[in-house]
Amino acid sequence: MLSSPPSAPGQPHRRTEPTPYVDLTRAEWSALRDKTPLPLTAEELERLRGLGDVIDLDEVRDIYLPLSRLLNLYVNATDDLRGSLNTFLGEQGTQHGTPFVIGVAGSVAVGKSTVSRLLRAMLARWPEHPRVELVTTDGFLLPLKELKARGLTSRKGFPESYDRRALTRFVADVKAGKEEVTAPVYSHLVYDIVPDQRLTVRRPDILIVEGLNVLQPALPGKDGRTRVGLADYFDFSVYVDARPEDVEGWYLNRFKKLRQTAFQNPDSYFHRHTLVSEEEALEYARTMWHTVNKPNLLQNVAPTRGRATLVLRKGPDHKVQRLRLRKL
Ligand SMILES: Nc1ncnc2c1ncn2[C@@H]1O[C@H](COP(=O)(O)OP(=O)(O)OP(=O)(O)O)[C@@H](O)[C@H]1O
Ligand SMILES: CC(C)(CO)[C@@H](O)C(=O)NCCC(=O)O
Repeated sequence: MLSSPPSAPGQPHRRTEPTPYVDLTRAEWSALRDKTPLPLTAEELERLRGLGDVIDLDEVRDIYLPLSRLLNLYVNATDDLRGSLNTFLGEQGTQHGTPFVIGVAGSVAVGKSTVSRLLRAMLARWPEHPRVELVTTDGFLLPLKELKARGLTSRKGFPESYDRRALTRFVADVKAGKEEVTAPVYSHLVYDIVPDQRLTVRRPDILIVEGLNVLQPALPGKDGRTRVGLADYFDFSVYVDARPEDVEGWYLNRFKKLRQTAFQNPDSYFHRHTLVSEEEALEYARTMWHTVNKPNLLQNVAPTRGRATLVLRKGPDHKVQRLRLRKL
């Protein structure tokens, strides 16, 4: 279903009738970097590499540099619009702006965290918005104890495994312009919420909210009425897209790497996978992919792709091949 949507981004046969999107090939998009007034210096590229991610530097220049420019244009245009709104509202006008909120959605292991960390570093280079914060929806997963009590341990990442109300409230509070908003913290090491720890967001210029579920609509309330969802507070959203077969490969590769690094820690929830053969450990990871993460991708995550402002479609090597941007 993901490989051939009715009008996938940048399909070779361009449709003649108009669609609500602009489809661009990698080459068309990367040519836009010449219009980006803030090119990266060699030193900055080195610093981005220092984030610890295995990002190809051509990818940073060709894809993420134009993307940071596009987002910069959106932030500036939103500021202008806010000025007009304040003029319209007169004395009722808001004093200050609220953070510009960007949602980053996509499958487990598609590279959301990597894209988000990179965007955070690149957006912070623009003088208009140096303060960029990043929050993942992992912090809003229900604690393991609660997941167990609700019979949801093998539904981690599915919509019902999150405290969606708290997540929406968090984004609403940021968008309301509250001075200080806090979120719970999740630890991949212990595979659970860390008690008594909170992450604090203090009116950044930009907030990036990253998670599988950020574009999912809110569940109807008990009275059956539609409610406001967190995506209703986004100023821009990115869906990171790839073939499920490729994402499975990335998931397994990451598991292999983690087995040699983070899982070695005896406190790691997954430490037991370092005590068996690699093949046996990978068998477990394959089962997790096929019984949890892939069904979640197909049932809950992929259907939200059409709601994104921008779709980045990756090829098997993680390189973005096509892009689809919503028209205004
Ligand atoms: N641009 C890239 N180039 C090469 N490897 C990448 C790239 N982006 C991500 N990866 C690799 O793919 C794997 C998944 O990436 P990442 O952890 O960012 O995914 P995620 O979508 O945030 O996953 P999760 O939802 O499980 O947190 C990692 O092993 C990461 O190193
Ligand atoms: C925490 C989530 C849900 C999302 O990041 C994911 O990493 C996860 O734990 N999924 C559950 C199945 C698995 O361990 O892959």
